[in-house]
Amino acid sequence: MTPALELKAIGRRFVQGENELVILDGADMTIAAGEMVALVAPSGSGKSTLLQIAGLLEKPTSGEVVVGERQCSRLDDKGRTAMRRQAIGFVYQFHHLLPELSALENVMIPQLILGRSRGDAAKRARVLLDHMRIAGRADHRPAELSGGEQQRVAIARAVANEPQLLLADEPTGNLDPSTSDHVFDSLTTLVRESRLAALIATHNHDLAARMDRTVTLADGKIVPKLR
Ligand SMILES: Nc1ncnc2c1ncn2[C@@H]1O[C@H](COP(=O)(O)OP(=O)(O)OP(=O)(O)O)[C@@H](O)[C@H]1O
Repeated sequence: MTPALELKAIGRRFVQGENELVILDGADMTIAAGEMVALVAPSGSGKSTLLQIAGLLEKPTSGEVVVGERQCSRLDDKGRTAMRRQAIGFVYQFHHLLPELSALENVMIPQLILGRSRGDAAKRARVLLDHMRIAGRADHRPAELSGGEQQRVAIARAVANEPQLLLADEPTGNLDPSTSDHVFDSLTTLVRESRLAALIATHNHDLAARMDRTVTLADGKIVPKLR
């Protein structure tokens, strides 16, 4: 079966004045379809950089990114954007929902961008909000929702276009422990039921333990982390 994501010898360097900062240095990883992988690594080790590269938001200095069957390294900006919209969902620590739209509309937006009809987009948005246990708040705007509810909507939005890969950077890092636990539970159930592959950066070892395996970053490389 084709992996959902392959990172091949990814390098990422930043030039700062006369110094070169090597953040990723030959990072390799394969995530199988339907597999959930936790990324647990110290602050500043390059987790966000890795997720940005895997999500085609940033280009590596060297190496290749393959999403599904698509070799993405040679895609131009238009091709990368199209690939991101179709195949990849993102969840960040902060929800980034559009404030003037309702929860339902926020989950509809990525689908409308891909050309789905309003009716179909609304139908799928309701199903996803129901999965995320927030169907009753569909008509509320983000400011009228709690932090946990906002993240539930953000997760529903991330999977609205049926991506094959979900990338999440501390998706519950901004929530209190109990809310984080519940939101993560819904996220995990949704990912499993959708047979989505996921790479989730977290500092929370309990949450990491619920995933299939954990990796970390050491000297710019991805290595397995024992639990
Ligand atoms: N555009 C950039 N220019 C220069 N340095 C950068 C840039 N982006 C990231 N870095 C540096 O790369 C390193 C890794 O950053 P990154 O945000 O990937 O770490 P992280 O593991 O996600 O950290 P945290 O857990 O604190 O979010 C840091 O030292 C950061 O300062």
